[in-house]
Amino acid sequence: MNAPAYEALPARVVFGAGSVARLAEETDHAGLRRVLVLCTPTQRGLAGHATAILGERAVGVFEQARMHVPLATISDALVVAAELGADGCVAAGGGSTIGLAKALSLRAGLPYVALPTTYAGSEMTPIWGLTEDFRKLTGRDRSVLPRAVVYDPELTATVPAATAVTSGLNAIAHAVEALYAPDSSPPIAAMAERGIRDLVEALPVLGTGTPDAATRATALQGAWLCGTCLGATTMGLHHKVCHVLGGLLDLPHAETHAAMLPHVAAFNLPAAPDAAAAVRRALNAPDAAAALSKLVTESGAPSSLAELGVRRSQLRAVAEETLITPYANPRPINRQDLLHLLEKAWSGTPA
Ligand SMILES: NC(=O)C1=CN([C@@H]2O[C@H](COP(=O)(O)OP(=O)(O)OC[C@H]3O[C@@H](n4cnc5c(N)ncnc54)[C@H](O)[C@@H]3O)[C@@H](O)[C@H]2O)C=CC1
Ligand SMILES: O=C(O)/C=C\C(=O)CC(=O)O
Repeated sequence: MNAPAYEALPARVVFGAGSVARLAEETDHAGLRRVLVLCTPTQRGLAGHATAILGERAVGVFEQARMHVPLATISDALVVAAELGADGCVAAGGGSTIGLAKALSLRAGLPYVALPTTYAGSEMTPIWGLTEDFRKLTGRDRSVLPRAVVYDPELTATVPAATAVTSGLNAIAHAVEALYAPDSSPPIAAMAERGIRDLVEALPVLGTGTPDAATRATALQGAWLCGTCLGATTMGLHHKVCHVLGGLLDLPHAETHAAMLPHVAAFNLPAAPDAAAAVRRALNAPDAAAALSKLVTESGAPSSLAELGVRRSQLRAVAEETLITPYANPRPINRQDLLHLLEKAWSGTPA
């Protein structure tokens, strides 16, 4: 028997409205004395808020986090961290900012506390990613897990509706792939189903752009659960294709997940009946892939690769790159099937 082991990952999580006030306590608990606050250029306001809470613990702000964590950004941040003598970071933002914190942790051993502001779920995973020469490199290392995660639904009140929705769909994709991963397990299946249900419930309200506090808390709980599922399992075809599209064509990450998910689900779920049943239950629908298609369209997320600027002529290169180092998948896929799947995702044909 070759059953995979389930290994729970260490996580310290503070969850609740107003919990950003705990930030200084959490950095102290993590043993950090000189903290560099990381953010994107659009989240300077939040970085300022975090700096005020941290007081003299904050030694500076690096506000150049960007999607797919380019190598150049990591190098710039490392220089700033060294100049300021930082002994750790606070990642104040979505998956891009948390991704930068992970890279600094990996490269320079800088621990960090995460203050997530989207629903992407990266803070719960030991997965790091960076881009170099149009290739997205990913890996797993427990050292990139945050020392603490502070989930404050008040911080997600300002997320643009499109980012809220697509990051939530990104999280749903984590759970869908965790359900059919070779190392899935009963606790992961339970968390995945619940995480999908939470996000499916929240998504239509997030799409309005003015979600209430209860909906934001439900979505953040879903992100926590779905991120935990991704962190504990092996990624499959869906994540692989999205990483290739992100690296090769510099596509926006969460939007790419939104456009691809129904199509990969339609291909994979027939080969994974237990996973399919869990997704159907979570969506309360008889056809999981069709329900995911409807969810993407109705929540206003991009539903085709063409909409994201991909040219049809680029699909072959995407397929080739995907097949070079494939991720584990419940259903084997050959070049022809993959091109067919990509064609459907490109045109946005309902799954
Ligand atoms: N390693 C992992 O386990 C995972 C990594 N990721 C990575 O995360 C990245 C995508 O992260 P996302 O969270 O989808 O988007 P993001 O972090 O790129 O944010 C998108 C935009 O929204 C802004 N924003 C975020 N939260 C905001 C808020 N509360 N108020 C106002 N503006 C806000 C950001 O500043 C940014 O301009 C990708 O690079 C992806 O690779 C995503 C999921 C899992
Ligand atoms: O595709 C995802 O959502 C999961 C993992 C990554 O994005 C890897 C990364 O951090 O770049």
